[in-house]
Amino acid sequence: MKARGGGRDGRMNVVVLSDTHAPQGRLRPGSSGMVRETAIGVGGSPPWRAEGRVPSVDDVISLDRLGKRYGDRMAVDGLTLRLRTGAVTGFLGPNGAGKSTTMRMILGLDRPTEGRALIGGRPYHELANPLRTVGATLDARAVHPGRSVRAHLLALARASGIGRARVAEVLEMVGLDAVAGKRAGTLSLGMSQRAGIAGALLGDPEVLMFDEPVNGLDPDGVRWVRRLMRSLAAEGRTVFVASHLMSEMQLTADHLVVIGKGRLIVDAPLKEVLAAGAVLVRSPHAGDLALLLAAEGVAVERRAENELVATGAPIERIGDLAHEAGIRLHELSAREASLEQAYQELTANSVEYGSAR
Ligand SMILES: Nc1ncnc2c1ncn2[C@@H]1O[C@H](COP(=O)(O)OP(=O)(O)OP(=O)(O)O)[C@@H](O)[C@H]1O
Repeated sequence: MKARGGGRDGRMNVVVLSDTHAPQGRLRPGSSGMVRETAIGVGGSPPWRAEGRVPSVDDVISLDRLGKRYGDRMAVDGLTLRLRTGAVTGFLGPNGAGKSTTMRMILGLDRPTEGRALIGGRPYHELANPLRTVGATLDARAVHPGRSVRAHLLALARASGIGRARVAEVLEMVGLDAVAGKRAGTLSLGMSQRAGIAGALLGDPEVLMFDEPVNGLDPDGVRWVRRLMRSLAAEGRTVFVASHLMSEMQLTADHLVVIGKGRLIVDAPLKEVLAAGAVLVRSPHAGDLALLLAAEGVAVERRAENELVATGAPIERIGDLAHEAGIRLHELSAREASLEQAYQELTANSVEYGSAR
């Protein structure tokens, strides 16, 4: 996704106030030789934990018929959903689906033309202390190229009343302490990603939003981000991640929100999305069953004399249809689709900028 414009000072990082947490990471060499990598954890618990509050739906992001019109086109169209605490929610959709626009509206960087996006029950600009609530990185290259990462983080921290010690902590957490004095413009894309993540973690927020966070990272970095997201969610935080990398999302997300042409396509647990795949059926009367299923509108692929794969109907319905027709089954089993396959099916009608087939 592309981030357009910027927040205050043109920066895209939205950070939180807190300098009370010590890092828990262990340093170990990064593959680049310049980047040191830490173990997971942002080193603390979310503010509502410290305050003894029980997390409720009000602590998370909720979208209520959210819409954004550009000219005669709806970039985001009637999105209604809630993001869960203690979970990584993957945000998927083809190019131009409206993911960036949605994230920008949540962060108060774009104004909705319809509906609303709430954090903790309020729009971003009405939060008593917005910087204590959400940390986000929408653009890996948001740091001014002539500024060092440390200077950038110190400026963010100062503006938010965060102590210098916390800057050192987050630099260590993301493995950038060795290069923190270098000008941001000289850093690789992967290092810039880490710098963005450091900014997002700076204030120890309960809500984290990342846009393509593994873009440009090497395999070690990708694994590190995956573990970071999982551990942030395990601490009870709300993690919202937009990505085009299906294999990565399959490993990282608990829940998926898929949009296409600005509209909600799926808001469901990852497991459910994967299970909505194909059903394998073995039967001595596979031919009869194939005809029956096809007549019922179920897509059928004959794999062998006694074997077929059905898609487009729940496993229970296939079993019931076979039973009603008196067709003996030797196997009826759900075949988990890969997220890549499931995603392609879900978004088949929503791809606007696909290549010619
Ligand atoms: N400032 C703007 N002015 C006009 N149109 C815009 C503006 N910002 C976004 N759009 C349009 O809104 C639609 C949604 O764009 P958006 O960047 O939110 O999609 P996306 O899902 O993030 O896409 P990608 O995955 O390619 O980054 C696109 O058609 C885009 O061209």
